[in-house]
Amino acid sequence: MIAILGAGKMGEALLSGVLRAGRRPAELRATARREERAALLRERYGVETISNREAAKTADVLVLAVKPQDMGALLDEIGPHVPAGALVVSMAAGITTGYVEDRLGDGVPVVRVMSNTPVHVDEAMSVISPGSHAGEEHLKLAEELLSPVGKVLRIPESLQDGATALSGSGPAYFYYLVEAMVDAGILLGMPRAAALEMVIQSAVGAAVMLRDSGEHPVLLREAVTSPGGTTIAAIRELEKHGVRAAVLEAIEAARNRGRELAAG
Ligand SMILES: NC(=O)C1=CN([C@@H]2O[C@H](COP(=O)(O)OP(=O)(O)OC[C@H]3O[C@@H](n4cnc5c(N)ncnc54)[C@H](OP(=O)(O)O)[C@@H]3O)[C@@H](O)[C@H]2O)C=CC1
Ligand SMILES: O=C(O)[C@@H]1CCC=N1
Repeated sequence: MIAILGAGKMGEALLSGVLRAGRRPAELRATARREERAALLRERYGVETISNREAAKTADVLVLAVKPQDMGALLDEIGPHVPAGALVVSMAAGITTGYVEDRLGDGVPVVRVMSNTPVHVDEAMSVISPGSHAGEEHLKLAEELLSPVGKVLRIPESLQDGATALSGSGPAYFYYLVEAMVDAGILLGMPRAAALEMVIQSAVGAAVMLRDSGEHPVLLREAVTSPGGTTIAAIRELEKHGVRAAVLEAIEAARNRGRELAAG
């Protein structure tokens, strides 16, 4: 049985993805801090909601999906009850496997995951790293759980904060760019709905080409950039305003914030 502890945005998205992938509601449990939230999960997904302690005692896989700031309290609550045979999967930014292991009994396997919100459409990027008691079988279990909702990549834990900054937060950067481009459309006199449609379809088209063409992004961009044309006029402005450097610094700042979350 799989229990999702703290089924908020990410936990609920994973719960619904796992159900879409064919698991039965009876194979799943969810926990929530508020009864109103628990009732919504029961009604929406037909899953039983239980206490954290009961989940800790009975689940084969415990998915911890609370905010990093709530992880200490959750682990204090469940720590004494998780058997060594269960697998603990932590989805929180910044929280190390060592932090989780220190609050559980000896030998409990922990896998750290950083996923992202496209879990909702089975297009997530999930990166996983084993803790010190997790072996191949535990990584495989985590992959089985996450692969129905997108891609899964194994990385060393030392890169997890970087992955959080790159792919965990990644969708937000694309949405931000879309917002800015729609504003540009408004500046040029487009109706907002038309601007939004143009930008979203350009983003979808570009994303599918990036994924399916096998071409490097530089070549794809060069193919759009005609000599003496319009695109290069825009690229000159982006370079002049240091957009590439801003992206590097932004993602480094996100990585550093992840490290701060780990420190508590
Ligand atoms: N949002 C994102 O894009 C991503 C988030 N993450 C990570 O996923 C985790 C969850 O984030 P997100 O889903 O956005 O956050 P949410 O706040 O939406 O979800 C967390 C849920 O946990 C509940 N909760 C807190 N403490 C407890 C407890 N002790 N027992 C039961 N339930 C509890 C909260 O209850 P209440 O509703 O009362 O607050 C909330 O519903 C975070 O650690 C984050 O770092 C990872 C990748 C992407
Ligand atoms: O902003 C955050 O902290 C979380 C982690 C990755 C995406 N959202």
